[in-house]
Order: sequence, then C-alpha cells, then structure tokens
Amino acid sequence: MTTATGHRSATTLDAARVTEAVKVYGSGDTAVRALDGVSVGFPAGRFTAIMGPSGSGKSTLMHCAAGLDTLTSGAAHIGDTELGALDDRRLTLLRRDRIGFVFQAFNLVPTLTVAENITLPMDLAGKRGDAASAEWTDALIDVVGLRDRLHHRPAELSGGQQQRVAVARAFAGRPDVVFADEPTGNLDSRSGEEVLRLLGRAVRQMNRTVVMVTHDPVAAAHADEVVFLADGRLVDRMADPTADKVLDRLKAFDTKAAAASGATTSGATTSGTTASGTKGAPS
Ligand SMILES: Nc1ncnc2c1ncn2[C@@H]1O[C@H](COP(=O)(O)OP(=O)(O)OP(=O)(O)O)[C@@H](O)[C@H]1O
Repeated sequence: MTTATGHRSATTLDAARVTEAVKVYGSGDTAVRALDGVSVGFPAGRFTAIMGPSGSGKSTLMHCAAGLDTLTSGAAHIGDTELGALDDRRLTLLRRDRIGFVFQAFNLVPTLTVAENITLPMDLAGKRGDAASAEWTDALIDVVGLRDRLHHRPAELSGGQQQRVAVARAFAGRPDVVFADEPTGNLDSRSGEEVLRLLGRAVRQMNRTVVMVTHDPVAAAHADEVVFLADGRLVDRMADPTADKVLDRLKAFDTKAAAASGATTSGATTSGTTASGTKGAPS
C-alpha cells in the first residue's frame, strides 16, 4: 500500500522500534537522561533520518535501537524480537545476522581486498556460498559502483570509495535494517552525496531499510522521513523532507519558546505522518 506521496503507508511493519525508551547515563546528581520516553518505529523498506540538536539523544537512540547499548527502561525491538530479552550471545548473533552498520569511520580491514571486506560478515556467519547470496552480492557491487575496484585494498581507495565499501558490507548479509551514524561525516560534499544516494538506492531499488543519524539537513533530505529529537524526546516527524524544510524545523529548536511549544510525542503531525511512531495507518 502506498500513500498519495508515493511512500509506503505506516501500515508497513516496523523493521525496528523503541517503545517508551528511557536511557539514563550515570546516577545521582550527575545522571543524564539521554532518552526520556521515546516511542518511535522505523518502517521496513524506508529510509528514516534521525535529527536534532547536539546532545538531543540521536546516537543514544540509534545505539539502543540497534542493540549496541541497553535501555534503562522501555523496550527495543528488531522486528518481533525484543532486544532486552536476549542474552549477550543471542544479541551478538542478532546484530551479526539481522543488522548492518555504517559509521563515520569506515572501519574496513586494511589487509583485505574490497571484495573480501564486503563479504566478511557473511563469511563470519558462514552464510556465503549459496546462489542467492552470490547473486545478491553481485547486484550490490553494481549498486555501489565498485566492480572495477574489487581487488584493491582500502588504502588504495578514496574516502568516498571506502565508505561505499562499508555500505556494501552493511547490506551484504541482507539485514533487516542498516543503521548509519553520521555516514558522511568524514567525506567531502560530493562523496557524501554519492553515499547518501547509495543508501537511498538500496532502500528503493533493493527494498532495504535504513535508519541514519545525521546533523546535516542536506543528508536528511535523502530520507523518506525525518524524526526530530530534542532533549531526549521525540518532538516531530517530517515526511518528504527537503533540506530547507529540515533547516527551518531545526532553527525552531534554537529558541526555548519554540522548544517548549513544539509538537509533543502524542499526536503532532507533519505531512500526514503520525508523530507517535506507531503503526497507526492513514486510511
Ligand atoms: N556514555 C555516556 N556517559 C554519560 N553521558 C552520555 C554518554 N553518552 C551520551 N551521553 C549524554 O547523553 C546525552 C545525549 O547524547 P547523544 O550522544 O545521544 O546525543 P546526540 O544527539 O547524538 O549528540 P551529537 O549530535 O552531539 O552527537 C548528552 O547529554 C550526552 O552528553
């Protein structure tokens, strides 16, 4: 089902979601409430950007949603799996098998070729070898445009090319969701644009799910939807973002009055999208 804007409706299942997520760092006088009751879903097959002022909780939300960190209270799900119910071993397996990561630092293995870096997670998981995986990897290599670099090592590539390898590696195991934390932070604007287009293509042409933390309105404009955090709370969602619209929304955070009167997590809507982050669907 698609909406008038051509996007999938909110009835699409969430690939990942957090419910009433609270994360407190430290204790006593020095305690920081990084997440203060956030409920948000990241729909499967869509590209969602997480934005907000510095310190608003973006990275904390991503880390808790991806099982890299644990919530103080509330729940985080990947599909139907509640992360809090998993022991360390199962959580590690879930991260390996069902989640892909792209970070600001490319984190490639310098001694491996591009091809070996891309298939490393699948090799570790013992998932390579079947025809479907080979076909998928082959298609992925074309999407990221690295076919003529497959036998190079990371040091022989530009920063943009290295991040494209990291993107291919993140999608290689066909994870349920790829989380990207400031994936263009180390890139010039042209290389960054390429990586963002790549993430968009993976979502739209290969039916993948991407959740990206960024502070850059131009980067966020590549997403299908932007969720805004402020002071550890979800304050707004914006479908069909443009850089200008995102920038305007961020500027509103600059004044305390706007922050105080900003939309709350329960019912604010932007461009017809529910702000609750749940699966309530427009009919
Ligand atoms: N490990 C930690 N220990 C203590 N406080 C932390 C820790 N990690 C984050 N915080 C605090 O939690 C709050 C949210 O941090 P977080 O990094 O999630 O914000 P952010 O929106 O990603 O910020 P930025 O855009 O600057 O990266 C901040 O006040 C931060 O100082």
